[in-house]
This record gives sequence, structure tokens and C-alpha cells, in this order.
Amino acid sequence: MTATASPRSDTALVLVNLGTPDAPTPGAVRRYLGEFLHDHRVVQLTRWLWCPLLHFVILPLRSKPVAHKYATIWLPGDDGGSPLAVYTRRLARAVQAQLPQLRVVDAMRYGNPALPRVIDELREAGAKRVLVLPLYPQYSTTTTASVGDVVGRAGDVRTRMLEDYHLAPEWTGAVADSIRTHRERHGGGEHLLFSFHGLPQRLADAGDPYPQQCEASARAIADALGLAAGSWSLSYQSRFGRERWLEPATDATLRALAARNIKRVDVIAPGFAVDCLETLEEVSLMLAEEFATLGGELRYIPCLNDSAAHAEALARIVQRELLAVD
Ligand SMILES: C=CC1=C(C)c2cc3[nH]c(cc4nc(cc5[nH]c(cc1n2)c(C)c5CCC(=O)O)C(CCC(=O)O)=C4C)c(C)c3C=C
Ligand SMILES: [Fe+2]
Ligand SMILES: [Fe+2]
Repeated sequence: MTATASPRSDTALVLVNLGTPDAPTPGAVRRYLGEFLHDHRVVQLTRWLWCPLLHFVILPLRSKPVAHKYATIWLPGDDGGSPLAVYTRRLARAVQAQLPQLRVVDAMRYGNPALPRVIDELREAGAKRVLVLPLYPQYSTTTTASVGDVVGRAGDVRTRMLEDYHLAPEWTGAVADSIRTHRERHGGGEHLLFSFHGLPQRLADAGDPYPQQCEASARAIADALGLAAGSWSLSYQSRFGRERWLEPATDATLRALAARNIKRVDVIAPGFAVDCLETLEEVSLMLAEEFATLGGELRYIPCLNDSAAHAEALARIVQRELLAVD
């Protein structure tokens, strides 16, 4: 939990993100992935099948290469670390500055600062009401509902969770502004690709609203920018495992754009509140490299991160929620 200004209020706001390893080492990655991939919201296989596979195959094989990937994006300095943790912490500070009447802290669903401990500490410090904002603009059973599981177990404190903000005009407006500014500075690409984290198709078929919310977010942002149909598209990245995930995949979409001779593509990842392994390593390094081999130029537009525009947008969303419950 980040120590921020402590305004005299019995209401706290917790910004919750997914989680990330404490260090770019195989041991730390193994601990983080072990906790993450034991969550039944994330992987639904029965324990007797999944645990041996996870402990004896996936964690031993994956921890080292994934640690190397984290090492390529690790932020230096005293306030450094995994980008997901660093930007989430800084974002909480920036939102605190916007909402001095609340105590604003950051927490992680997996790893540190651990959400259950953060809520306990807030309660011990006198919080009577805790508002939880998962930093997932689009709701998914695999992410938002998993945060809800932890919040639901919090004892002796009133909790409330904001489920999604995929169409909140403050947020869609902030993302649209960031795209506009990036294109003004760097020249507009021929195409804008909205790349969202993927999900097993099976979960979407079972009613997870995530893909519909991703589509609605992308359309709202494209409309705010006045983009013509055909000049933007949506795709899904970060596939894990062998089953079918949401399509089209980001890598296949980029290859299809290159085949149509569309060479300058701007890519934004509006499902991620802050930059992380999946945006910095997968998109802005690996996919950009692959697209370059096809003769193209992938121009990655960063997440809103700890920008003032992001903090203002989230603060307005929270204020609206507080007004609605008071
Ligand atoms: C079954 C596996 C996974 C599902 C379902 C899933 C959904 C999902 N994830 C995010 C956001 C993030 N995921 C991140 C990393 C990550 N995701 C998975 C697997 C699933 N995600 C793994 C195994 C990993 C770790 C990296 C790896 O081993 O490849 C991250 C980045 C974390 C970081 O430290 O930077 C984010 C953020 C969403 C929004 C989502 C649901 C749609
Ligand atoms: Fe296990
Ligand atoms: Fe993920």
C-alpha cells in the first residue's frame, strides 16, 4: 500500500490492478504466476488435472523465459520496478491529488501490495467505507469478478466495487485525446488498431460480457475521433494455452494489414489502464519487430498510465459513483 496524504475521511478508494512479480527473476515470476494461475476464475480446469500440469510443466518451463521478458521492460531507479506496479502506484498518487477528501491507495489482486492486506490496513486505520476500482475498463469474470471475490471476503467494513467503466465518457474521452495527441506529434498512421487482452472463446460463449464491452469501447473512442469505417479495427492479444481465444488475434491482424500494403499502423491497448508486460514487451517490442520484418512500422501509443488526464478521468468516475450511493 502506498503511503499517501491522509485526509480526514472515513472513505477510502483502492485502485486494484492484476499484479506482477516483485523482481525480474525466475523465482519471483514463479511465485506470482503460481498465485495467479491457481485462481479458478482464471483457469477453470479441475485441480487434479491442473495442479500437476501447473507445478511440473508450466511453472518450471515458463518462469525463466518470462523473467527475461520482464527484465527487458523493468523500470530503473528507487521508484522503479515492474511497469505495472510503478504506474499503478503513481496513478494512485495522482488520483489522491484529485480527491483529497478520500484516502487513495493501490493494491494488486495477485502479489504485492496484496488486496486483502490493503483492505485490512485501511480498516485498522479507521476506514468505514472502502470503494474498490478495479483498473479494468472492461468487465470480465477472469479479472473484475476475481477482485470481487476478494472484496466480498473483507470483514467489518462497508465495501463497494465499480464493475467497469468501458463507456464512461471521461475515460473514452481521455483515451481519444491521447490518440489524437500522439498522432499530431508523430504523424497519423494509415490505420488504428485497438488491441485488447484476449480471453478463451468458451468464456465469451458462456456469457462473459468482455468482448462486447471491448467492441463498445473501441467504437466509442473511434467515434470520438471521427474515424472513418475501415480506418480502424479491433483485435485480441496475449493468448495463453491451446484452446480457442477471441479472434481476430493481434499478430494475425497485423500480418493481414501488411498483406494489404498498409504499412504505418498505430496500435493502442485500451483494455490496459497502465503499461505492462503485455503492452511493452509483446506489442511495442515483439509485434513491432515482427511487423518491421514485413516492411511495416508499428507505432505504439502508450496507455494512459499516471497522466493527469487519466487521474482526472478516474476521479470524475469515482465522484459520480459516490454521489450515486450517498
Ligand atoms: C488463462 C489465462 C489468462 C486469462 C484468462 C487472462 C485474462 C486477462 N488478463 C488481463 C490482463 C493482464 N494479463 C497479464 C499477464 C498475464 N496474463 C496471463 C494469462 C491470462 N490472462 C498470464 C499467464 C500472464 C503473465 C505473463 C505470461 O506468463 O505470459 C498482465 C500483465 C502483468 C504484468 O506483470 O505486466 C495484464 C495487465 C486481462 C485484462 C484479462 C481479461 C480479459
Ligand atoms: Fe497447485
Ligand atoms: Fe492476462
